[in-house]
Amino acid sequence: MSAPVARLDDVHLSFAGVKAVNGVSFEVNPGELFAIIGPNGAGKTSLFNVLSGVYRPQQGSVRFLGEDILGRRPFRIAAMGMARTFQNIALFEHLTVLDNLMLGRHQHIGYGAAAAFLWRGKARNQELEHRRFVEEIVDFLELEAWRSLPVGLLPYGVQKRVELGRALAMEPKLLLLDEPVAGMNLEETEDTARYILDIRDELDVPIIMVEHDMGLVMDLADRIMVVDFGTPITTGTPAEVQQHPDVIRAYLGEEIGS
Ligand SMILES: Nc1ncnc2c1ncn2[C@@H]1O[C@H](COP(=O)(O)OP(=O)(O)OP(=O)(O)O)[C@@H](O)[C@H]1O
Repeated sequence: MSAPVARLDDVHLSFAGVKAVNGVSFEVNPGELFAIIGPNGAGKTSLFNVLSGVYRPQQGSVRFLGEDILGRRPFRIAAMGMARTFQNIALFEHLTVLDNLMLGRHQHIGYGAAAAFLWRGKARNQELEHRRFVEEIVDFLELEAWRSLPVGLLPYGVQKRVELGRALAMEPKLLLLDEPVAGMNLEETEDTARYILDIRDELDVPIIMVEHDMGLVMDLADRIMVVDFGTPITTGTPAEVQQHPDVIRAYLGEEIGS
């Protein structure tokens, strides 16, 4: 089997006595859609922050693409190819869809300010190439109708799609999705589910997804890790996880797999 894309080993992270992450280990394999679920405050977002370099755990190891990334700055990890979407939309509202997507390309832009100003040679060719790439994302996420509109004017579900597009514009080698369907209606949720599967299957980008929508997680994920109070309860396929007695206990009252 090929090497994991990302791997956490025995990671511990505390905030002034609160154990946000308590001995978490998992790996994400090429082509895999790995989900992390757990009640509010279970430590899911903290795990994303550990992976992307925002938080430095007190103990444990974090590897991405075979490299030890513990202590590496978030922008360096992003430049290695780890892209992320957030629970709350983080876009430039006054810029158009295309311009927001172009911003996702910035770390692939290899020309200096002077060349860009003079609009010559390398700068011009690269700019055209980036525009072509962004147009492919517009097609892929079916954003044509909105491409030239300021993002702030768009419906919520479309804004979330633009955020997904901006992450894809980075040509990620791993995509972290933090509650990708939070606040969406049924139709938007179904559309997003389709895009997520297409990202895994057509673009071949491995994904780690934190999500509260249990039906979506059970439908989409290849494997799921369940955490509670920072501690991993179990990791397995949706079928395995749903039958785990501790998971049923932790989710008592919620319909797993509904
Ligand atoms: N920067 C911080 N300072 C102090 N405590 C924090 C910080 N970030 C997270 N925590 C605490 O760590 C624990 C885990 O929080 P985290 O946000 O990771 O959970 P979560 O599973 O993502 O929750 P939710 O589902 O509500 O988003 C919580 O008790 C939280 O209060």
